[in-house]
Amino acid sequence: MAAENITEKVVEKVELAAEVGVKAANIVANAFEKTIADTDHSSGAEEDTLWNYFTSFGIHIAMVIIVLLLKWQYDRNRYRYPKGPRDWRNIKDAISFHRKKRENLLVLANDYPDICTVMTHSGRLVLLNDVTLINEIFIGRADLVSNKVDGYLENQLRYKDGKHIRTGIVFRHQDHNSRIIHKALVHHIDANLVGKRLDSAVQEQLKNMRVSENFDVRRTTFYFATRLLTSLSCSSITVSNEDKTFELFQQNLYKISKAIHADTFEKSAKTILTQLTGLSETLDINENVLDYIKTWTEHRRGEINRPENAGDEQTVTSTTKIGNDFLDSLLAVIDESSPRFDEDDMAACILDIIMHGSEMLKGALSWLLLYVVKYPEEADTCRREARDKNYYQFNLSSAESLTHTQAFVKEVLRLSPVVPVVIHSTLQDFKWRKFHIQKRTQFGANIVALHHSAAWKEPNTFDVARWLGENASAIPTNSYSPFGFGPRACVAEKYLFNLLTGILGVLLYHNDFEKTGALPEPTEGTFGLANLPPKFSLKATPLSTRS
Ligand code: HEM
Repeated sequence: MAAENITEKVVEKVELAAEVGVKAANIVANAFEKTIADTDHSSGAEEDTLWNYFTSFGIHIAMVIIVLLLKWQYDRNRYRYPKGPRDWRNIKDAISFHRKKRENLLVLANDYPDICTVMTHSGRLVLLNDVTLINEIFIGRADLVSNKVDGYLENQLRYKDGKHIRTGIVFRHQDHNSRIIHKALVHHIDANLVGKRLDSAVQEQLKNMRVSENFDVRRTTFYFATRLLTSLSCSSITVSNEDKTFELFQQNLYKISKAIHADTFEKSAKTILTQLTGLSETLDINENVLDYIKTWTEHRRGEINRPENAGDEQTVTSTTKIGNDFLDSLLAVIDESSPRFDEDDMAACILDIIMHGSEMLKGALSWLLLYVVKYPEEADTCRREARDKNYYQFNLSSAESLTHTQAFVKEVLRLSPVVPVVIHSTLQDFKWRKFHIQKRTQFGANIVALHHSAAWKEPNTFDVARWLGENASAIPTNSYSPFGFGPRACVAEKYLFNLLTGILGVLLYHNDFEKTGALPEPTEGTFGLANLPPKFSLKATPLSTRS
């Protein structure tokens, strides 16, 4: 505490000195200007004038340099970040951080068990490796550190301030609207989906899932998820490949999805090019997709305003329930929103839900199927469980009874979390512990490190049994967080284990999965925004309905 006070005082003094310096520089510069201006040119020789001119010029330059130096010193002393491999001695580590992220996240947690600062391609990142610090920031200071990072798809270039124009993952958070959207979605899932529409919606899309002789796992699971999320977002949409517009929509989403996860120099170069030119193929696709979603909102407004629904005179009300879907839940909070949601916001939020939900389900299901073929005995135990419990179709609440399958899911998400680092950025300058952090600094919760920390027994071993029976009491629950933290955690968080368990249970009940070629290792794959296995294919052989 004392040290913190001293640091604060030093920083204040330096700030003061810098301010005084700037003022002094201005006064001196003005004085010189005045002196030179006061010189009587008519009375002096010509060389004097030239001399005066150069002196004045030199003094101005010197003043500018002094001011710049003072400003540099001022900024340097103003903010204080945790130590880390960010200076020139560690330049190699800093450069390789992004490209070798999986490895680096573990190394950094080892070298800096609590906290460190790294320079990444997207700016300065304060990496939290310790669960207490993660909670302090992501829960205790969530009011100041909750702005989602949005530099992934070059799309911040086309944001409207305070609005939600973006693709891929979750809303911007600096405004009141994000909070009301979050609440509305959680409420909708609790009140209208769970125990109601959700089971049939998931089951219908499981029936449509095209697992076959040789299927691309990432593509198939992504298409399953987009159909599911679209049907939950706007129930009046024809979610079928017979519908050409929907098919194109899905294909466009897949293109965006691939672009989000590309983690190559080519992608970095493209991002820079977009910043310079404003041109981007992905952004154009994004706009197409948003235009399509806007037609849903228009259609819904039409439905609401049809004569039989014209109980009151307004165009969109806070209470109207037509589709009982995510779209409705967002329309219902329009009146609370500030700034008021417009068509663009609405479309962007819906796209966020569909893209994020699909990406995450694709990631989780791809990892699950990869571990199924890598650990066939474990998978057989899960399959037997599904068959014994007659779990032939999806049901969220009874997925709870598939204890082994649920343990399998939890262990896969421990070793291969789909979100490896949850990153938020600061909304304003703020002081925390002995640090003074600048606005728009990124804070990352190192999930990979938590999931591999010494709190776990043999953290690198795939061990489903650790979640079962008496072993479960030794689980360090604090060191496990596949769905985020605090007020900005996943809106579907409460139900995701059961959702994934149920989906895996049904898939295993009906199919035997085998590899068709070499399989990737869990340590491979993209590790950018999300952690996904590399492209791989599997063979699914349908099993008879009764064992
Ligand atoms: C296995 C599947 C999923 C995983 C691993 C996952 C993970 C996460 C994580 C880690 C966050 C927090 C991100 C952050 O703080 O930066 C998040 C937020 C969110 N998730 Fe998910 N998610 C999954 C599925 C879903 C689904 C199916 C939905 C569909 C409704 C969904 C909707 C959301 C929304 C709307 C947010 C933003 C909440 C907010 O920022 O207020 N997620 N998710």
